[in-house]
Amino acid sequence: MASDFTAVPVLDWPLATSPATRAQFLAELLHALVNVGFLYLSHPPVSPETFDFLTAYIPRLFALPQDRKDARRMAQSPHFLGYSRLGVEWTKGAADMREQWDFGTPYEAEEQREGLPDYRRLWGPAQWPAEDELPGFKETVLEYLKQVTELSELFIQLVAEALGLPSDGLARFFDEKRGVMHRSKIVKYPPLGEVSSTQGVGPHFDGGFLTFLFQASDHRGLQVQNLAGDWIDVPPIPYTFVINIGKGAPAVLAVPLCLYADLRTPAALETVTRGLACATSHQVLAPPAGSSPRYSVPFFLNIAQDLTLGEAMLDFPPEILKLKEQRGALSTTDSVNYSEFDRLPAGLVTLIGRVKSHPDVAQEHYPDLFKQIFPQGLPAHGEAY
Ligand SMILES: O=C(O)CCC(=O)C(=O)O
Ligand SMILES: [Fe+2]
Repeated sequence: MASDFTAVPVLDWPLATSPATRAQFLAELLHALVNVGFLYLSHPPVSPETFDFLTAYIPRLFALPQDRKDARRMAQSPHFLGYSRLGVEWTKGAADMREQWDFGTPYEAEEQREGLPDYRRLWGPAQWPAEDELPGFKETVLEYLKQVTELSELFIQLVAEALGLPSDGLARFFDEKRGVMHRSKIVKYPPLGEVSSTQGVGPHFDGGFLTFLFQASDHRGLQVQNLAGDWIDVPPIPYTFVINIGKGAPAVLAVPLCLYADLRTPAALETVTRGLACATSHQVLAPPAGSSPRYSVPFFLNIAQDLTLGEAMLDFPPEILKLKEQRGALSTTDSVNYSEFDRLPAGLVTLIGRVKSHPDVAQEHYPDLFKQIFPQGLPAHGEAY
């Protein structure tokens, strides 16, 4: 087995854009994809001003009066977009000690048409604070999302090349005609003392294809799990992204597969690379007592909602596949389980993950799916993931 990682590697974006150093960047990227599942990207093509503008808004966003925040609460959005109070999101049966706003790249909701699967309602417009509550905020976030989306388009070409594919080898996952919306959120982790547990967010894999995380304050707390199962710190480095590989959202056996037999099958980066690129379990610890809150802004790059496994699975040159053998099997972790992922449509897998994380939203907008997943009703504790 290749030696296990003890730190997350830092890749410098300018190396990718200069012909003289591109091969070096691709080699470093290949190592990070196969052996770590996480990397920092320094000097990314998102301007420091854009990061600074966004950072300055974040405490103001959470400082809005509670009734103004609740007026945009996620529970009223079939798209699972909007504001969530501390403790309403769950990971592995315990409440996460974070307050958050979920936003997304612009997307118009399609009208519910007879016979369309539920997951087609998953994507739609975000709920923004009113302009007079936080002037300029929406424009700043949309500009940020636009720049990260553009970066992601360039980055997936590099991922393809690093894995020995043509640079457009992953483009099929992002076919606009099949509906693609990326999701992002702004997160606040209050310190211990203000919250009762250290679980900022419990151990999990990300859904989607890739995550681009901006750590918007200088707090430690993010940790990733190496192959031996040790938790490795990922401290903030200013003006960098932490990029990690998505496995796909969690699936549950409670959903009868026959219901979805005529639908297509999903793909996320670990799945479609047959485990060559590894998704890595990670968690966030609450800041220590007496500290200020930690802030972060993950951006989840999603794939089109309906893709067949047949068109999604990728083939690689033998010299690349050899790296997977050298790495060895991925560790089994006690993170949320994704093993059913490749049997269901990507949109449905995402929807199930959302239902489990936000059962209150699901009860309101997806009552049938809610009943299948939570036959006993809203979980008091310990039932959601
Ligand atoms: O806040 C962070 O640093 C990471 C959050 C995260 O892993 C997630 O929301 O999926
Ligand atoms: Fe995550």
